[in-house]
Amino acid sequence: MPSRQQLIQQIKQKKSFLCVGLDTDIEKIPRFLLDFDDPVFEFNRQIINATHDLCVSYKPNSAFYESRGVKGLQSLAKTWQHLPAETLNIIDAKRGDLGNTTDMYAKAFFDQAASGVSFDAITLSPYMGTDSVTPYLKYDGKWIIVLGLTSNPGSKDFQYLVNKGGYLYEEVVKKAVTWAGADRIMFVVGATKSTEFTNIRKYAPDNFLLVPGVGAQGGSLADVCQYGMNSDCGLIVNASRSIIYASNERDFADAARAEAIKLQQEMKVELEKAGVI
Ligand SMILES: O=c1ccn([C@@H]2O[C@H](COP(=O)(O)O)[C@@H](O)[C@H]2O)c(=O)[nH]1
Repeated sequence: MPSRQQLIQQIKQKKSFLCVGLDTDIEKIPRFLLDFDDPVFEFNRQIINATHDLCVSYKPNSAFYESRGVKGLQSLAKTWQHLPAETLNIIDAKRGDLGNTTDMYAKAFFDQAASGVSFDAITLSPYMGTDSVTPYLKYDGKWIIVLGLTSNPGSKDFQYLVNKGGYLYEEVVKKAVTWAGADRIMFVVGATKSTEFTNIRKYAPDNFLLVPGVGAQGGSLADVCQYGMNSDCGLIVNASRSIIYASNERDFADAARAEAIKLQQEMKVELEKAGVI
């Protein structure tokens, strides 16, 4: 499980801050894979093999696995086993519940002896407050990634409510930085909200930001870097559909690699421009 320093080192070495999102939908993967015992795992295995030198992180979205019941959880466990040790392996579960329930979610995603998986980081919804988040920190070295400002249109419903002169999402970030240091806590900030990164950086200057929304959602990588990058990079940018579904044919893994290379090349330029490498 990479520490903050190891993550920064990996970014510099790979010249990349890409996270490949494993939002693997059995309805969307190439049909020939259906002949495999576990088509979803086989798809993920080939995607991981084709991209691991280009990215610093993988992010399976739990919904795509939970939705298939026991079979889906088996695919998730096999995928977890196949993930490289050096990458930051995030489970995008967006959990948030009170203390004793949270202990169970933490076991489900962090405790290999209990559940068969032990991801490095988990995404969390902060709206039930401190006791819904801090139990995950009992697991040494694991990261929590709190939803700060999300990429979807519905983020306007609550996250932009004005409270004490600031937006609610700002209050979330201000409070959440008191829960742990920048070596344990990150924030999700959508690429579609790039101009708000300046605000987020006021309260979380050193934290890594997990940024979904480039690719299929249309966010701009250049804008995210302009407003969100710090001297350590401080960004992990996720792309899911634009990479993993680049082709629906037998060449799907090569096509995914080609898309990942495009993003990695753009990232290299941004890292050089900011003096990170
Ligand atoms: O604000 C958010 C938080 C999470 N996501 C998740 O990221 C990926 C994005 O997938 P794309 O195919 O690259 O659009 C997906 O798992 C979302 O649930 C987000 O998009 N926005």
